Amino acid sequence: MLEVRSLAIPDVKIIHTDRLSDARGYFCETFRRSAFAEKGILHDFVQDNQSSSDMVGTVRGLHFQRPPFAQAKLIRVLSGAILDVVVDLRRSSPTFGEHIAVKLDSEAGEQLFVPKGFAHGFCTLQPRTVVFYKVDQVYAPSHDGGLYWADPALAIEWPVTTVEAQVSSKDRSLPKLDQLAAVFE
Ligand SMILES: Cc1cn([C@H]2C[C@H](O)[C@@H](COP(=O)(O)OP(=O)(O)O[C@H]3O[C@@H](C)C(=O)[C@@H](O)[C@H]3O)O2)c(=O)[nH]c1=O
Repeated sequence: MLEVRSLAIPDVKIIHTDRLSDARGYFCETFRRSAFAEKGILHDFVQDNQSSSDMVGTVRGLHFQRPPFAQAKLIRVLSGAILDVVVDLRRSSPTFGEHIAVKLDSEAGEQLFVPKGFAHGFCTLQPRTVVFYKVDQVYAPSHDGGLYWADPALAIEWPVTTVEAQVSSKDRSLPKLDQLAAVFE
């Protein structure tokens, strides 16, 4: 059974897929195109990504790709836990600049669906956290974009401070929301 629940920004969805348990453990269909399509998530996922972060408090993000290489993402945690964060960057959206923060972990196995038009990032809550996500457009470094994760204007309650966080040098120098030219309509 596939359960899809809209979050406070309704185009962002949490997905629960049943686990079939037996003496060995469990089996779970994490993605079946037709079942997702029946629930309104019809995307041609063309690339799978996986990252592993060694330390608690590793922040990756907030990232997006510019059109025409914008990506919808289907995210889940294979090991460990994250606070996953998405920021609405659609200029015509009533929730432009607002965000959703949701905990994802390998125990619950829930997935987050993020449509095009959002910046995405996460902070690891456990060591050696492995995140897996499907995207519906290939990586296009020329269209890479980002937003500074700790921009106070975003009012995201991260579990780490800017001093504690493990962040790439690229992510440390991303623009704040008010410095970002319009990306999505
Ligand atoms: C995203 C990506 C990176 N790379 C390369 C570029 C670089 O050498 C290395 C690490 O890239 P990054 O530092 O951008 O990795 P990372 O910071 O993990 O980037 C990811 O962050 C999360 C939050 C997302 O939502 C993703 O879309 C992606 O932007 O991997 C690819 O080859 N393909 C890809 O699809």
